[in-house]
Amino acid sequence: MATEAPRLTLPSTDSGTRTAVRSAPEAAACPAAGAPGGRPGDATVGSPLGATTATTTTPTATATAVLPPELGEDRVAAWQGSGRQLIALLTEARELGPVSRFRLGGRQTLLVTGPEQVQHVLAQHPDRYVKRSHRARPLLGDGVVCASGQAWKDQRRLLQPQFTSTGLRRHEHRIAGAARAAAGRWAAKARTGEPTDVGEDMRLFALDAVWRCLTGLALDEDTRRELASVEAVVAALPTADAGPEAGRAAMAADLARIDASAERAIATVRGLAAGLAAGPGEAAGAGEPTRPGEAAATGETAGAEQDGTGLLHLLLETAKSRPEYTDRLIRDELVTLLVAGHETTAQTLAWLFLLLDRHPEVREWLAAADRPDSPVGRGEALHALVSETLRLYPAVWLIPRHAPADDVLDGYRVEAGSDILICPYLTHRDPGLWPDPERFDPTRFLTAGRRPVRPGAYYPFGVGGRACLGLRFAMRTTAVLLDLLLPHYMPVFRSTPDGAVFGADLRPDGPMPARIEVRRP
Ligand code: HEM
Repeated sequence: MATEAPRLTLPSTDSGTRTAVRSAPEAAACPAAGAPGGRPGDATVGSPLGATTATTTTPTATATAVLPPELGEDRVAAWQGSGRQLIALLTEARELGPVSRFRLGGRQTLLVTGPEQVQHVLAQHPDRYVKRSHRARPLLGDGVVCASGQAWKDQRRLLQPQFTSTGLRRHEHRIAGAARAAAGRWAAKARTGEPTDVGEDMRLFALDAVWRCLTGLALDEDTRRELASVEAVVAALPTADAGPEAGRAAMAADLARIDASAERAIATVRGLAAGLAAGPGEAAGAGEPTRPGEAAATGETAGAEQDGTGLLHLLLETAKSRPEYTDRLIRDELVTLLVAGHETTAQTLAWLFLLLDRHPEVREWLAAADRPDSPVGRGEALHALVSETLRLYPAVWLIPRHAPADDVLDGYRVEAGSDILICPYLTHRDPGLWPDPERFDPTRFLTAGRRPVRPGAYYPFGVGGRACLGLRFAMRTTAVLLDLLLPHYMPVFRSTPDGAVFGADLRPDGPMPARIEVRRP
């Protein structure tokens, strides 16, 4: 049953001013230039200056460059009248080439899908293509996703070490704990035959995993209920400004619930830290707000994991020497990581189970990876499975930027004030980059020789300095969960959603009711 998605509206304020274009000789070092795997003539599709992927922007170049091919206003009006989702318009614009343009809400909007052009915008010239005031700011505040300039650099520098392979080792037991809890819930449902919703199950797992790592606390039932509001807020954000009064009030109430959870976690971790500092004997009293021993929302006993030494602890320690880390910024950072981390991971897992349901041959291929004589190990197979799911269904399907000044992109003029939409969903399904792109085939990602090597052809986690901070975390949590679930259980769906909602993220457009079946070897 297809539901009409909230249309992703574009930002409405324009902070851009027309300024002289700076020279950027460093662009000549474009890593995409001469990259293997390029299709002949690809970079020249519709490009007036030929393969100008490594652009050195000079005032002359800007003056002589022409605007990208335009999707006519009649096509945009036809789309607006049709009630179809934004992806329908973008798919039409993509036909014009790797860079195209159209006017939306009176604004010049460029769609960028070509690999070299994506690199140009996201990796090579983040100074020319900036994040504009973020739609999600009411939810995320000044957290690292919305921050800019020096504040962003400082915030990212503080968090980065937590998300490296080494940093993640500190959280491995928490990820494993969340995965065990999820497997336990499926084991119980397989035993009793109780129906479940796979989308909801994946959301609970992803939330639990990220909450444990961020706070060092188990996810209690109150927190789980309050954080369910995140989904409502994320869904409401794209249309929040234009929506009715009642919608805005509901969103304010949801935001208050999320704040309550964050504030409680901050108080708890602070209390635990004070208790720990005072000595192990006093720690239990300081942990009072965590309600030690209370059954967690995940069906486990909470006590064992209530040490409060997650990432939030680091933020609170940092606040002692850096006054900019106020309780508000700590709340923003916590909620930012929670939101950025859990819906994306949950949607990826939901798509993965839908794809497995539709592709028995892939299920067989996965099972074969467990045999001793298999040339592919289970770990490698799972990695390929997740990678291919993210190719077809990148949870962040649209990456917006804004050009405050003129630029030249692939020989085309980018006018100051333009909005830029970068669409991994369309790049990932470009037949020039991906043979038989609509086919679900995890083996594409198996061997180095067959892996897409062309930079900018595959970017479910973004590219450049603002690429996903949680890439390793996401890949690790999904791998740990799938490693526990797939050999033993498989959901048998009662019905599956037909389509996708291209909203603030990319999700199946309906519930995913199923019963859990135990797999026989
Ligand atoms: C499958 C799961 C995920 C996907 C597909 C995904 C995708 C992305 C993408 C495409 C971006 C770049 C957006 C842009 O350039 O504007 C991004 C940024 C970000 N992601 Fe993820 N993400 C995932 C999981 C996570 C997790 C688990 C976390 C943290 C726990 C996380 C934290 C962040 C943060 C903080 C940023 C902003 C980085 C910055 O601006 O410096 N993400 N993500």
